[in-house]
Amino acid sequence: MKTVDVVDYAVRIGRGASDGVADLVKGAAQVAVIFAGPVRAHAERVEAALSAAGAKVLPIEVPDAEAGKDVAVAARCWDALGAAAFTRSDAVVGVGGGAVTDLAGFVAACWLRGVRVVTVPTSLLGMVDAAVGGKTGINTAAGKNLVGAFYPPAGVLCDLAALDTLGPDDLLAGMAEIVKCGFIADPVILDLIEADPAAALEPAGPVLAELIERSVAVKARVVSQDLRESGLREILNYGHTLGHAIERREQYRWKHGHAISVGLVYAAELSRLAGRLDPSVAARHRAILERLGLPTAYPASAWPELHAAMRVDKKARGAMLRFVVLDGLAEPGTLEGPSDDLLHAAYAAVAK
Ligand SMILES: NC(=O)c1ccc[n+]([C@@H]2O[C@H](COP(=O)([O-])OP(=O)(O)OC[C@H]3O[C@@H](n4cnc5c(N)ncnc54)[C@H](O)[C@@H]3O)[C@@H](O)[C@H]2O)c1
Ligand SMILES: O=C(O)C(=O)C[C@@H](O)[C@H](O)[C@H](O)COP(=O)(O)O
Ligand SMILES: [Zn+2]
Repeated sequence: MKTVDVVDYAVRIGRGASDGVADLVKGAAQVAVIFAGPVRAHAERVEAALSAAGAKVLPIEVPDAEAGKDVAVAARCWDALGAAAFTRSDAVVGVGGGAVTDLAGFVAACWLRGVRVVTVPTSLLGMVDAAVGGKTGINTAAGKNLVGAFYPPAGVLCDLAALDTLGPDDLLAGMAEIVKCGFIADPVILDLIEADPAAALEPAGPVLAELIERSVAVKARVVSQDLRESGLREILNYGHTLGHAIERREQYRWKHGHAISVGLVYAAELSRLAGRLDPSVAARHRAILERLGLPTAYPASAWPELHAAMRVDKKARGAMLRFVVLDGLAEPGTLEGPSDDLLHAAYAAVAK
């Protein structure tokens, strides 16, 4: 079992990590377990560990994937906590992909203005990104993650055994955030994937385990210094300005990681056209994502809609769009107020 520390909580990574859940909710008489249908078996394993430790378990099943990141679903969770007379000594555990852990964190952040939450990510993306770092939230009609709270978990349990049941498309989605970590902070990640993409995608293999540990370490380093995204944390948003716009245009039917894959190619091209990034590093983005089998293109005709959707990005300041760009490998920076012409020109790199 590996442990990565994030300020005052730990991310435990290894097969069987979720069996340690009871230690993280000590003192809670009741524990709500928020999960979605496809991970019922994983949630039941967590529930069994909690029951064995003497906690009363309140299972709350929510709609799967992005359908769960909805204010009506959050309200149903709060009603369930209310009906169970949940107090400040009780705790919430989110078991599932990033959508469920984002929702569970938000529910916990708001109930009684904050009760303990433990995240048990079961998707690759959840392990390397969503469940770590304390960004919680839901979507609204205007866009992705527009309502939420910075609310760190009491602990994160990345049980690598969960990856055995994850579908190949969701494995790939998680790989997009791993590639992001490679470009912004840890190029060894890129070397490992390029050396053997198939090994990187082997759910129980040693390469994926190392990629997970490295990506969690990147995220931990960043959020430990800047939980509330007053500066440094923005680098974790590399590829997300266009990526979130694609998700919204697709009405959240595209996987987050797939949209981010296109967004990474776009952000790299923007960096290159702004004269900030060497063309070979920009080209490396498309090459590695395509070797993994991730999408790198999107319809040319979508540009006006995507351009408009990017205006609600949280990094924007007034009318000025701001992008995370690269000045080199592991050298992230920001690009403030690029012209519409530059933004459109960069889109040519992904337009099909
Ligand atoms: N809070 C953050 O910092 C942060 C970071 C990155 C992404 N996110 C958010 O995370 C979400 C994406 O997360 P995701 O890629 O995990 O998608 P997801 O939560 O939609 O999960 C994808 C699918 O995989 C299923 N699944 C999860 N684990 C499984 C397992 N072990 N076996 C079988 N099926 C399993 C889910 O039920 C779902 O159907 C997005 O909403 C994104 O905005 C948040
Ligand atoms: O943790 C962060 O900070 C990130 O930006 C990580 C992203 O991968 C993640 O998708 C996050 O939810 C996006 O945040 P948002 O603030 O742009 O909604
Ligand atoms: Zn993301």
